[in-house]
Amino acid sequence: MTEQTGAEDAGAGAGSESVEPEFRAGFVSFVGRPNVGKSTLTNALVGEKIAITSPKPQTTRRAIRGIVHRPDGQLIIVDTPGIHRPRTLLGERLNALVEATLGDVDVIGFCAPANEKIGPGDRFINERLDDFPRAKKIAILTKVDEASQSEIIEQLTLLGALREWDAVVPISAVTAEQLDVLADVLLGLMPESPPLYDDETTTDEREDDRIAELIREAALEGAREELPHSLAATVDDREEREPEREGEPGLLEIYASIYVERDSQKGIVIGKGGSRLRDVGERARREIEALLGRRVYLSLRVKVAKEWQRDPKALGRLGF
Ligand SMILES: Nc1nc2c(ncn2[C@@H]2O[C@H](COP(=O)(O)OP(=O)(O)OP(=O)(O)O)[C@@H](O)[C@H]2O)c(=O)[nH]1
Repeated sequence: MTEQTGAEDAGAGAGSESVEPEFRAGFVSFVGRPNVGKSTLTNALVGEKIAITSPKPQTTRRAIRGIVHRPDGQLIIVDTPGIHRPRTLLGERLNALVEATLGDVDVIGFCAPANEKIGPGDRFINERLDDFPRAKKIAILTKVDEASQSEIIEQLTLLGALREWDAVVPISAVTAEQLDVLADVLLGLMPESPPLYDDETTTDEREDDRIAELIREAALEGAREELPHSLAATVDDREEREPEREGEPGLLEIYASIYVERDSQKGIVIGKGGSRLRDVGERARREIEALLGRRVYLSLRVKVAKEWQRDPKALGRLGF
């Protein structure tokens, strides 16, 4: 808690001229194999649900920014889809997105879980980090709540041997263990800079994109293995309904589409007699209402966009 004095000075405003609190701000991106906890970590640091999390790998597709505001600085988190070997046009675009993002950040946080052995996948990603010499690099051992003390120590040693990190930090996003330490370390590595965003902003992603992600997340829940890569969602239209009573906000109608690649997948998403789609709509609506802080009517349609992952036009339409 060495930053305490700086924090108080910043809070006090234009008091003393001699002690200029140094404010730091910059961009950080978490990389690592699918499912190592990058999105959960982003959410835990920002304290608001902005990146979608799912037990299925490779569900993060957009560079989403979450912003951590502190009296002594700002951490802008750029959530990337993760580095992997491309198999489709979507894969290639995602990799291009990762490269563009990582070429631009101040710090890269390489995440590896405490409860799984460091393997070829981790080493592949670690080696790719050489391509981004501008960024400082730290190693983050995630999910320490899932490992014993001796496992954690062993993993920290293995992680430490991968390269000369600027720091190595063990954390748990679920129990919040060491998250404050991680934020301190990250901020310490950021350049001195005035705030880059105003206090209220926690993400600059367009609201419709966030809504579409919540719908995709709801549709992914309980979906079979084949589905995650084939699902996309868009918000097509919004309408304000007239309030029922004077002075109350009316319902917000949101019209959205879920895209799948094949007719057979359409049936899976809709379910028997529409039962699954109703559940998906119900879950998504609750999340959207929490995000917007108002009541929402959500209309979902399932559409087939054949092979959209390989079709440049379809990718463009779906925002990739
Ligand atoms: N026990 C435990 N589980 C965690 C922790 N962090 C994440 N998880 C779980 O690990 C799974 C994957 O987490 P995500 O945050 O979606 O992982 P990711 O690295 O963003 O995954 P991709 O989007 O596929 O790249 C989810 O089921 C999380 O609940 C943690 O600190 N402790």
